[in-house]
Amino acid sequence: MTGWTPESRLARVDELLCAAPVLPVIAIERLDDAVPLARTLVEAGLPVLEITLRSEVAIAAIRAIVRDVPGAIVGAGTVLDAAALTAVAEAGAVFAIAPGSTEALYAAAASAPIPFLPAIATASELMRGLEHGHRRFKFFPAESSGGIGALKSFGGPFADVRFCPTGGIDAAKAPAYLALPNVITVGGSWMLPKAALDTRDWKTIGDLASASAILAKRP
Ligand SMILES: O=C[C@H](O)COP(=O)(O)O
Ligand SMILES: CC(=O)C(=O)O
Repeated sequence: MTGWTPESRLARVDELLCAAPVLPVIAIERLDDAVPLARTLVEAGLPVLEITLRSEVAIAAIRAIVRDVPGAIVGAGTVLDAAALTAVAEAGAVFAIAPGSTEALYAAAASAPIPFLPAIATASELMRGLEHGHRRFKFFPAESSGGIGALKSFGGPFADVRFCPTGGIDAAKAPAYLALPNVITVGGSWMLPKAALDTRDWKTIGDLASASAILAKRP
């Protein structure tokens, strides 16, 4: 599908992000890790994945997960420009996320085949997104941009906007975010410790992911 209306994009983003309370933000360094890592997260109850374009194998990793991991809802992160948006859609990602947004990305998103979730950190950035018809945003970097307090404040003037806060959140902090009425899901990498990734310790990652998957959206 191309040519999003604000309503059709909002409905699709909600459908994708509501599928799990936590969105793992993943940087894959070795292509061979992509499928077992994604399978571990999906089996642990975290089917919605953000594969960031932070390594040379990221696009190939998206392709491999889409092809080989049933049940994975594969999104792409660190989508910084229109070319990257096209590339991740062609690789099979079903949504795209950025750590911010630009006029060029908003223009590309209007006709992209997959929905785009821009990020904001301030009220002015949010208002620019609203002008482009967006009502769902990543809030990044969440903890260092005001965290829970900022999201509560955004809820006043921007009551119909919903967020995926990401950045500096961990298992201890996530429940307070998820308890906010304007939070759909929480993004983060806390279930992917570097030591476990380096040693392909899928058991540790699976246990951390399972603990994240049962965090309730509401208290
Ligand atoms: O850049 C964003 C991160 O990859 C996700 O945030 P985090 O690592 O602080 O959880
Ligand atoms: C952090 C983030 O949202 C990204 O890299 O896309």
